[in-house]
Amino acid sequence: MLLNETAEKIRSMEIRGAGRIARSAVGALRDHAAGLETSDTASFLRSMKEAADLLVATRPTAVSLPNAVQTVMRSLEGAKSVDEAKAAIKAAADSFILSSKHAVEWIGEIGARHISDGDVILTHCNSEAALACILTAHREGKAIEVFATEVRPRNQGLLTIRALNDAGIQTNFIVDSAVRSYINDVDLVITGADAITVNGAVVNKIGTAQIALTAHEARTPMVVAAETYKFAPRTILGERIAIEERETGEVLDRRIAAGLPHVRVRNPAFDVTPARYVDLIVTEIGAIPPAMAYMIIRDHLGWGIGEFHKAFEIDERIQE
Ligand SMILES: O=C(COP(=O)(O)O)[C@H](O)[C@H](O)COP(=O)(O)O
Repeated sequence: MLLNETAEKIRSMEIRGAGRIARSAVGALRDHAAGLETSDTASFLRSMKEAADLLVATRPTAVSLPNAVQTVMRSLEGAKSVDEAKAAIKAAADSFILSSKHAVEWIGEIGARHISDGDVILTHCNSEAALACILTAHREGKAIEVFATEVRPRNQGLLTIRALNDAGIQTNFIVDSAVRSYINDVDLVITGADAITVNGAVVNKIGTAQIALTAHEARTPMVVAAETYKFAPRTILGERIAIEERETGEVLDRRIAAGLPHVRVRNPAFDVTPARYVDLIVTEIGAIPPAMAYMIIRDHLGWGIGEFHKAFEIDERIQE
């Protein structure tokens, strides 16, 4: 898909969900690289850097986006010609997309082991990773029932209940504010994540933190299903995850809002659930406690402070 088209689709949420955003972005980078007609390495790198920046700027919260883009851009290190660089980008993008899909499958397998026959599960938003756990448990023959929230204001819950319905899973569709009314009927909460910080806090769709708190009070386990590329390396350096504030018209019709001059509509798209309310994070390399987030970033992603120096090196080559 074309670069600008992909960027617009991510911005407008036609492409949404942290995993899908990441895969679409690297696909767009790969296609952009293939279509560049220059034979000058510096101008190729410049154009790739601009493309990467454009994609990363589309949505600020899902760390899967910069992580995926950076994985692919790292493949440019050492490329001596445009042809070499194009081949490297293609290989890195294809490999990222494939491993991202495999990661969701693995998470499904591992997550399903935490679901018992007869369980009632609550999920929020529309997460491929969380759904993979639920759908895998169902495929394994476990009788499960799901509570799925509506997810104001963009109603991602509709996507979730369609997927659950298509699989033949008994599902209860509830408004976001009904979670506490049903939490005692729920055995397990499973959500996805847009970002996980070094201290194990989980950033996910607005409302997740309230659900986690409710689950904690009810002693209902809160499980987060997330690929390792949702962990945020820069939080090691103290960088905070930006919480996207989307346009207020998503919450209240602009004409109504215009007649309410003393009312300020707020529309944060994500919130932060502290690690102490998360029982387990199911990743493709295993289920871990949130306290292990630092190890995932350091040992598995292998991204530390050196990564930022590498990014500078690319900048320097562009300026040559
Ligand atoms: O919060 C959302 C989507 O928000 P939005 O709809 O605003 O993009 C999802 O729970 C995570 O992105 C994880 O999804 P996945 O597991 O599919 O990566």
